[in-house]
Amino acid sequence: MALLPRLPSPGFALLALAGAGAALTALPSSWTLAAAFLLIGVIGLPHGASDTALAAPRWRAAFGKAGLALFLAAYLGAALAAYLFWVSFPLAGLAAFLVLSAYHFGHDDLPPPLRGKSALGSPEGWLRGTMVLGGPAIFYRPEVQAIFEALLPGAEGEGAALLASLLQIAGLLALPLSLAAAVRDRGQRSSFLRSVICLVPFPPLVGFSLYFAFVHSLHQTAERGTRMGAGSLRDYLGRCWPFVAGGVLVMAVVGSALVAAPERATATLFIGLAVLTFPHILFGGTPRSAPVRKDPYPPRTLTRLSCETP
Ligand SMILES: CC1=C(/C=C/C(C)=C/C=C/C(C)=C/C=O)C(C)(C)CCC1
Repeated sequence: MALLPRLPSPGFALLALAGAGAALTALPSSWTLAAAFLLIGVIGLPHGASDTALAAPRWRAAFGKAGLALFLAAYLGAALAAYLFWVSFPLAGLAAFLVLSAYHFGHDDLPPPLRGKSALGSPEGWLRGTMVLGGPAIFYRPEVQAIFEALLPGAEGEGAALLASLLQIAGLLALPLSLAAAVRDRGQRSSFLRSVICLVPFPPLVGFSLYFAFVHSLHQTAERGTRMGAGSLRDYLGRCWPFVAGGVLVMAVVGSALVAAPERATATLFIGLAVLTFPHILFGGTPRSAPVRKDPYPPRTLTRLSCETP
């Protein structure tokens, strides 16, 4: 049974994303920010909540009874380290976050055979991730720079223009190259088209939150559910409920920080995301060695999964 409902057709998904992008862009900016927060939090949260359920068996196998406690300590320690690094070295922290995120999105969005076997991933994965992060800067370079300036206090803000330009160049190079890869390889096509329709035409916050919710997170929730052997979304959420609950708590904290200091909203949203996602990228990533199907992304489905239940 599919974990998430199937869509009528791939074309429907593209139209729905384009419609949602246009609607969110037309909203007043505080509403766009609230929508981005909800999309990232509500639809994005469940995919990260399974990090522990997926990793704990490996940690238990390696460290016995202490495995779960060690995993949680490492996970929270990584979140704290990400926060401390970001506040001490904001520019280096942001640059590192962008590189790690390119790795994470690019590899997790591709069919498993294209993810590479080594920890460094594959050229296809890096190309796709570079397209995901560089895409918004192609037409919205000033907006991307403004977001970076909001993330970088004081003198570090001067690095925002350089980072935005580098992302724009990276996007301009990666878009045609990933298009060529998607034309060559049918398995990459639908996630490529969905990513482009979100990330290239719409302003960065709208595009990124749509991509993050409806391309990256939904697909990862479905893939992870299958790896865990969950039969339905309810079953999946039930197996990771303490972490869903923890995530809701973090959302409540970030949400109240957004309301209390709306002028710092973008910084709060992205710094919160960076702190949460560093351990997710480090410890929650999809194991490269998991068994896979031959044709993991049949074109008519959003949720047919890319791996067999182990
Ligand atoms: C700040 C910023 C961007 C980057 C966001 C990133 C890098 C988010 C990463 C989230 C992760 C890794 C979540 C994992 O589950 C964009 C999109 C370039 C647009 C401009 C502003």
